[in-house]
Amino acid sequence: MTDTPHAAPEAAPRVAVLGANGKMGRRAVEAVRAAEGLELAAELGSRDPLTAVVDAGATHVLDLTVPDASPDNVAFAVENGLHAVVGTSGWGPERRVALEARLAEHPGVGVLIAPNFSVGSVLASAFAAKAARWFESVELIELHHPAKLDAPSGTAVRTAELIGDARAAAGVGPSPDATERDPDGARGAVVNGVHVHAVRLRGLEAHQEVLLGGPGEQLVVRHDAFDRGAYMPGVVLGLRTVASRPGLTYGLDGYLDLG
Ligand SMILES: NC(=O)C1=CN([C@@H]2O[C@H](COP(=O)(O)OP(=O)(O)OC[C@H]3O[C@@H](n4cnc5c(N)ncnc54)[C@H](O)[C@@H]3O)[C@@H](O)[C@H]2O)C=CC1
Ligand SMILES: O=C(O)C1=N[C@H](C(=O)O)C[C@H](O)C1
Repeated sequence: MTDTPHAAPEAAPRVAVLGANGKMGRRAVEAVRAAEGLELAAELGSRDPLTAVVDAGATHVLDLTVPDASPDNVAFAVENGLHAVVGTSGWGPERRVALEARLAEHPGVGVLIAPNFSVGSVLASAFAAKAARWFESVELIELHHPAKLDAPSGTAVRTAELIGDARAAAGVGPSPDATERDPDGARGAVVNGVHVHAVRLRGLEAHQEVLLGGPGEQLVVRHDAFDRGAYMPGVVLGLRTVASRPGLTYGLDGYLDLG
């Protein structure tokens, strides 16, 4: 009797966590250790050289650092043929275009930039975008802990991009607004045509409300992350999936079947 041929089992992703001493990084280290089929290869802080990732035999990089450091970290991963899952905020259109150009030279490498790893948050953004064409007005409020470095949040930017694109595709005009004078920017930032307001308050974690207004009614799409555990299933999903999705995926929704 001949042996049945078996495909060689896929090697487990070996994950290097960048920003391992940070609030997200510490939780991610625990999550990677606990996840079946993932191996923790290295934990890097801000003083560790990136070459430690290669020395540790990592196949994947998980970037949970700061917006100023993230592009160089991801570039290093791509140049070394490592897949990258990125939770760090600050990945605007220019950075993404530059990364896509780099990835074109490394066609087997996958990168996921996930402005939010929480499935609830991804669903809330997707639903807000779906609803946005049906309302005259839409504005967004994001509320975070005061240690956050950037405003508006990456999630708010992503949500505004989805909402603005959905409204443009449906031919919906801008939200009505009679404001003539706003010397101090009280109307907030405008991202892709959507007013975005950022609150920083002790006691908060990460929260977002999309306010949708029509004649005589309001719909509020709200998501609350009370604890960083909310992000870990998405982190693990990203790490398990990214190698099978070469190129750049922007948003965890790219890995979810949202219908
Ligand atoms: N995508 C998502 O679901 C989430 C994303 N975030 C984002 O993740 C990032 C990190 O958030 P937190 O952990 O709360 O911040 P944090 O400030 O607690 O941690 C950041 C860590 O990165 C380290 N660091 C800075 N430069 C580094 C480098 N070059 N190499 C290695 N480590 C470096 C810092 O020393 C610090 O320990 C932020 O951009 C935040 O907005 C936060 C929560 C959820
Ligand atoms: O800094 C945070 O805390 C968070 N950052 C991400 C963002 O900028 O959207 C995700 C979440 O909002 C928590």
